[in-house]
Amino acid sequence: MTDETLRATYRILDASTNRALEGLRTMEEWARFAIDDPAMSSELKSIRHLVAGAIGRLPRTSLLLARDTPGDVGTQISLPTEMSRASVASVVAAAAARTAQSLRVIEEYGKTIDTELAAQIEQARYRTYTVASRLELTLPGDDRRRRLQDASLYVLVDAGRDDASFGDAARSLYQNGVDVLQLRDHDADDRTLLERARLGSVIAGQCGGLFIVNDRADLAFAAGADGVHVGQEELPVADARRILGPTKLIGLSTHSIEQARDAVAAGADYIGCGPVFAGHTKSFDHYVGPALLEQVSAEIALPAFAIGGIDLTNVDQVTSAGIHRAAVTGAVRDAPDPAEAAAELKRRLAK
Ligand SMILES: Cc1ncc(COP(=O)(O)OP(=O)(O)O)c(N)n1
Ligand SMILES: Cc1ncsc1CCOP(=O)(O)O
Ligand SMILES: [Mg+2]
Repeated sequence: MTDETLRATYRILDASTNRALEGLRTMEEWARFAIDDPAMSSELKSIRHLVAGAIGRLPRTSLLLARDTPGDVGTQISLPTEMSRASVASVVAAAAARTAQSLRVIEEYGKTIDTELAAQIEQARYRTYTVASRLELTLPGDDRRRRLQDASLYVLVDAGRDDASFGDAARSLYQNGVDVLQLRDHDADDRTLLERARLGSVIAGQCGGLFIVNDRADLAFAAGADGVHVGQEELPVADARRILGPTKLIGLSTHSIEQARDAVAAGADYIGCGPVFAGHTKSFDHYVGPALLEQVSAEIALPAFAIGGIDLTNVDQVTSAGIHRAAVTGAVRDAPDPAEAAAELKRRLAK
């Protein structure tokens, strides 16, 4: 290795170590001061010491001499997502991701200098994965996000005739395996939407389901719903978040892999992905088919609900594409027995 390459390697190791230690410290503060969890605080502290000890195997002067913060071209580059955090959950999640990435960088470059250092950092990385996932489950808003993570069947319903029929239908759907209900009705007036959204939110709470309002963050907020679903031309995710706060769910419709990537960067909690097939509820010029679902399942970590014309005749194409979540209207609404159709869809999504 030339002197120049060695210096560059030390520079990378120095910068990545600082990043990893900062990330670990950010997680540790949550464990220590917010949730008073001695086990997680001490595990994070112990990982910090492991990382510091591993990097201490290298000559400190070489690391310090390689450091050149004013000359670092990367200090000028920051993404909009780095400059604001929607919630404490995203602070901790970002710290966890930054730590794991930095540890991986140290491990890879470290292998060219000291294999024992690389082995110790690998241990630190695995331990970080474990403690970070436990920590994330303690974050505010995560109860909803956990339920969303477990959700597979999402049904869109209209406001119905009256509160009684809406309430009965909602209860029956939750009891038959529907995880998420969305109130979507372009014809109902605001007072009716608010009334149904309030009722749906109460029933969701009783049944352990989630209740989302289509398009209208204001109504979702007023009704105490679990969140809002917005489309590409509607309220941006950041603005919906301003109305709803950090713990509510924001879903975004996506029609391409680029939009799905943008949804992640925008801080959406889940995406609708479609229209996959032609259905009876809404018509389109273009259908994304299972091909987009395959791309999304391979690349996007957010919960993704396939939508558009999905029913019992084609749901297997959705699961074959690697997506086990679907949002439907007609397949349940127009079925002779909506509850039975929901239960069967739920079974098929699990396969
Ligand atoms: C889960 C889910 N996915 C997609 C949509 C469609 O939203 P949008 O594109 O904004 O169209 P409208 O529903 O507002 O007509 C959705 N509602 N839910
Ligand atoms: C709202 C919406 N957005 C994309 S497809 C669709 C309609 C879903 O209804 P169906 O399941 O009946 O096709
Ligand atoms: Mg919309």
